[in-house]
Amino acid sequence: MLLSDVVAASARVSATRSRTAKTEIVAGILRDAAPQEVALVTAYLAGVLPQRRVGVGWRTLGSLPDPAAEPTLSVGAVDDLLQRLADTSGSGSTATRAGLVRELFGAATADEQAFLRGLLSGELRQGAQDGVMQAAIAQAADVPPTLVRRAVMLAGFSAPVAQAALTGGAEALEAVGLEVGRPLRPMLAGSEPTVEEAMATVGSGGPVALECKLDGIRVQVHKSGEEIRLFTRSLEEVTERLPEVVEVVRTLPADRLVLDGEVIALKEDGSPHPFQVTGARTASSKDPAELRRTTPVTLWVFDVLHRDGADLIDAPGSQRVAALREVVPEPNLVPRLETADAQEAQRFFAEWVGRGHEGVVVKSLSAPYAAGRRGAGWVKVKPRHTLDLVVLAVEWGSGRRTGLLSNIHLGARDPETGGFVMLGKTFKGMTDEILAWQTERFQEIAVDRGDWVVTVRPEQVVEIAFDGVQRSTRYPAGMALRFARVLRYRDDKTAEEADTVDEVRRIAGW
Ligand SMILES: Nc1ncnc2c1ncn2[C@@H]1O[C@H](COP(=O)(O)OP(=O)(O)OP(=O)(O)O)[C@@H](O)[C@H]1O
Repeated sequence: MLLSDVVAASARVSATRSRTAKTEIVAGILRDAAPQEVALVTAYLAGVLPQRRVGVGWRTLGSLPDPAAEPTLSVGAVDDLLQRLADTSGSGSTATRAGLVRELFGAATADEQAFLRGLLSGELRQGAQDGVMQAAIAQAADVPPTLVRRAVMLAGFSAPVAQAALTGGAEALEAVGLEVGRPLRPMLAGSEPTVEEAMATVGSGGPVALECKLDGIRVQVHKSGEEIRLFTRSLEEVTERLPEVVEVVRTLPADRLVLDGEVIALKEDGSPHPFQVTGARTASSKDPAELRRTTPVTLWVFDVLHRDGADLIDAPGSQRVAALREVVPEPNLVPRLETADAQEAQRFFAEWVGRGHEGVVVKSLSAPYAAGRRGAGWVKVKPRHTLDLVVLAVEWGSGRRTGLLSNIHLGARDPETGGFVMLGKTFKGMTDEILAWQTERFQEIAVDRGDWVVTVRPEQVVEIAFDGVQRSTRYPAGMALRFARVLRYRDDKTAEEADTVDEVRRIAGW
């Protein structure tokens, strides 16, 4: 199959809003792909680079050779060139690598170049395609969608699942399970405004567990003998960036383990640093050894999914925690309280929030580990309101901020239209570093550069704290956020994962 077929299908998918039409387009191209091409085609359509990283940066992508007039590149040839780039990343000679980039991009048409650029920069990655992709795999292979979904959650990505479904059908999908060394989608938490409501949702009045909610980096730990690998919430491997975590895991008394937890940088008094400090450990390109010296992180584990041959994802929460206590020492366990007493639970919440943490996660004692799902098994409670919103536009600053993009327009997802509804603006909470970063970022995704307001593609997710919701005639949803301020930009979430207007209404209590 030619890359141009994939590029054309991708363009048709973007051009229609209908989910059914999108699904049919993707299913069609999956059926057309040869068996050995299915995984590649799926990955490219999902915007996922199978090699993860090939070490080609912005600078190279900004100065490409002239495009070819006719499409000739096959998906297999693209994969081969990307693999050679990945293999020479870091160690290969600059001339060899430049030659490979020329070979790939020189053989690509203008449309293919744009597509490949998106794939290499990670910009093509869209959670939106997740649901469509799963439906399309089910349709193309004529298997139940629930089987596809389960397999994707356990395999982490849709490409190997498409391959299994189209070549081995339902039987092959059923055989997909948790594999030590391969990340699965992490379980997500719902949210409630108070501990009492969270306890009712999770435990229907019976006992529940409360755990301290740490504002660090989600880390999935895989240990197989001497081999240890660490993955983030978006399944990116960060093993090399967190050597002190690897060392702790190495000492645990089990040969094969999959753990779920959080790493966080703590101050000398044991209270947490703000997220930015911990975040730098995985985001920064600085030397991990140097960062480890200046900003050491602590591993706090809250779940175990596999232990020495036994899969535990379907075991009830209380059983998983019992298994966890046998392998992870107390200092590396997330503080936890099991209770049915609302007052005791409230005290636990106040205690950990008082120590500077983000809140609590209320957890069911009986629920399984729902990979990739936001089940009723985990519900988070925070003392302040926060939302993950999408930046719709941004205004040029004035005064001290002249020349910088400053005031951002905030949108919540509208599940009914698939669009975004504006809820207000903010220029608060931005550090100089954030301002510099966003000035660059929003020019990259600009679609309309007015003199004052720059409209951007609705892609960048930002975590906003605010004091409440007020009625407003200025904004289309009839509501606006009070005292909105930026907590951080979130690159681990796509716009499809942003919070919805319904969530805002729920917080407002309307
Ligand atoms: N004890 C804990 N149990 C589960 N998750 C925890 C715990 N402590 C911290 N977390 C983190 O909290 C996250 C969920 O809360 P929050 O909504 O603030 O984060 P998010 O990434 O915005 O949301 P989500 O991951 O649920 O979409 C988890 O992904 C995990 O990284």
